[in-house]
Amino acid sequence: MVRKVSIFGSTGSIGRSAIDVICNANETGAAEFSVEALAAGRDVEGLASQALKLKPKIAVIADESRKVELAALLAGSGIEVAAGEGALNEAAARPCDRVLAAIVGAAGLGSTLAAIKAGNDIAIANKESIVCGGQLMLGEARQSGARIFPVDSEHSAIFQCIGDGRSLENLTITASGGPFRNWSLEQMATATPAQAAAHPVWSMGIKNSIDSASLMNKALEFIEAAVLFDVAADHINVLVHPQSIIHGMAHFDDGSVIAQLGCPDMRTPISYALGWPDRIPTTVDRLNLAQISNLEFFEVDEERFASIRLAREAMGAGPAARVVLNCANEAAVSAFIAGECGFLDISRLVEAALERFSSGNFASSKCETLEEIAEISRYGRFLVSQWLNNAPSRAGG
Ligand SMILES: NC(=O)C1=CN([C@@H]2O[C@H](COP(=O)(O)OP(=O)(O)OC[C@H]3O[C@@H](n4cnc5c(N)ncnc54)[C@H](OP(=O)(O)O)[C@@H]3O)[C@@H](O)[C@H]2O)C=CC1
Ligand SMILES: CC(=O)[C@@H](O)[C@H](O)COP(=O)(O)O
Ligand SMILES: [Mn+2]
Repeated sequence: MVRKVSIFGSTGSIGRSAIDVICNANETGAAEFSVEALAAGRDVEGLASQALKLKPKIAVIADESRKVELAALLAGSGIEVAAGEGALNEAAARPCDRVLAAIVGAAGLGSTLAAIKAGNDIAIANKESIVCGGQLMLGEARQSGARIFPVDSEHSAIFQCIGDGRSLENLTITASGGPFRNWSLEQMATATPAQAAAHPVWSMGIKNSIDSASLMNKALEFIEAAVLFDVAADHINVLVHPQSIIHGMAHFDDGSVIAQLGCPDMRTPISYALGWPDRIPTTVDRLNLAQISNLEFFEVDEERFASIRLAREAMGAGPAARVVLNCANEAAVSAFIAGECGFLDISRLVEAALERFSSGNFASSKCETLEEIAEISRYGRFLVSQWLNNAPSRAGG
C-alpha cells in the first residue's frame, strides 16, 4: 500500500523530520510513501532540493515574489510550481492519505482548513491553528469525514494512551521547563533570544523554542489538549518533567494512569500520525531507563511563568480570547527576536492584549469563520504593536 502524503512547512524542523521518517521507511521497505505536495514559506532553495529528492507532484512557495526562483530551480523536473495563499489552499485540497500541517503560527490555519474541507486526513503539528481555529476545524472535519491526528509530542502521547476515552478523569501534559527553568525573574529580564532559543532537550524551530522558554508553548498545548480531546480545562494538568521522557498521561477513574514514554525525538509522533493505525519503524534512539535512572516531576512556578494562568483565563473567556492570546504571543515573540522588547515583556504583552480585548467589541465573537478569526488575529497583533510603539525601548528590561 502506497501512502500518499503532503507536507506543509516541509523546510522547517517538523517538515525535515517527517521527510527523514518517509525516506527511511521507503529505503528500508518498512512502508511505502509518495509525496503529493511540498509547501514552504520563503526558503526556495530548501524547498527545491527537497522536491528534487522526493519528486512531489507540486511544490508551493507561500511568498509569491519567490515563484520565479523556485521555477528556475525546478526547471525540467516535471514538478508543478505554484505560489501564494490560493495555491497553498489548492494544493492542500488535493486528495492524499495525510496532510502534515507543519507551518508555524496561525498562518497555517487556511491551508489546513482547505485540506479538511476536501476530506483529507490531517497530521497536525501546527498548534497555533488549533488554538485559533480548533472548533472550526473539528466542525469542518465532522462534515467532510476528515480525521485529525495529533503530532505535538504530548498530544500524540495522550492519543496513544486514551483509548476510547471512557472512564477518563484527567489528562497530564509534561513540560521540560525550558532553558529558564531555574532562572530568577531578574535573570530572565535580561535573557537574549539566543539564550531563550537554546532548548535543553528538543531541537525545534525558533518560535516553538522561545515559547518553551516562556512556557507559552505549554499554555498553547493546554488549549490544544482541551480542544482535540474535548476535555474541560480543569481536568488538564501541566507537570514539569525536565527529562522529557514521559510526554503525556491519561488518568482513569479506577486510579490507573497510562503514560507514553520515549526518547525526545519528534520522528516518533510524526511517524505515528502519518502511519496510524500502523506504526512506521524509525531510527529514533531506543529508551534505556536504567541509563537515564532518574525521572523528576515538579509543579509549574506560576510566579515566574504566567503563561499557563493566561491560557486558563483565555479558556474561560471564550474562543476569541484564545485567538488574541495566540496572536499577541506571535507578535511579541517576533518583537523579542527583533530586539524590540525583553523576554519578560512577552507574557506582559499577551496579558495586556487580553485585558484590553476583554472590554472591546470583539470579546464575544464565536470565531465561527476564518474571516472572523483573521480579523481578531489582526486586532491582537495591533494591540501588541500599539504597546510597543508607545513604550520606551524595553529591550533587555
Ligand atoms: N519543532 C518541533 O519539534 C515541534 C513543532 N510543533 C509545531 O509545529 C509547527 C512547525 O514548527 P517548526 O517545524 O519547529 O517550525 P520551523 O520554524 O522550523 O518551520 C516552519 C515552517 O513553516 C513554513 N512557513 C512559515 N511561514 C509560512 C507561511 N506564511 N506560509 C507557508 N509556510 C510557512 C516555513 O517555511 P520557510 O522555511 O520557507 O520559512 C517552515 O517550512 C509549529 O506550529 C510548532 O508549534 C509542535 C511540536 C513540536
Ligand atoms: C517536541 C514538542 O512537542 C514540543 O512542543 C515540546 O513540548 C517543547 O518542549 P517544552 O516541554 O519545553 O515546551
Ligand atoms: Mn509539544
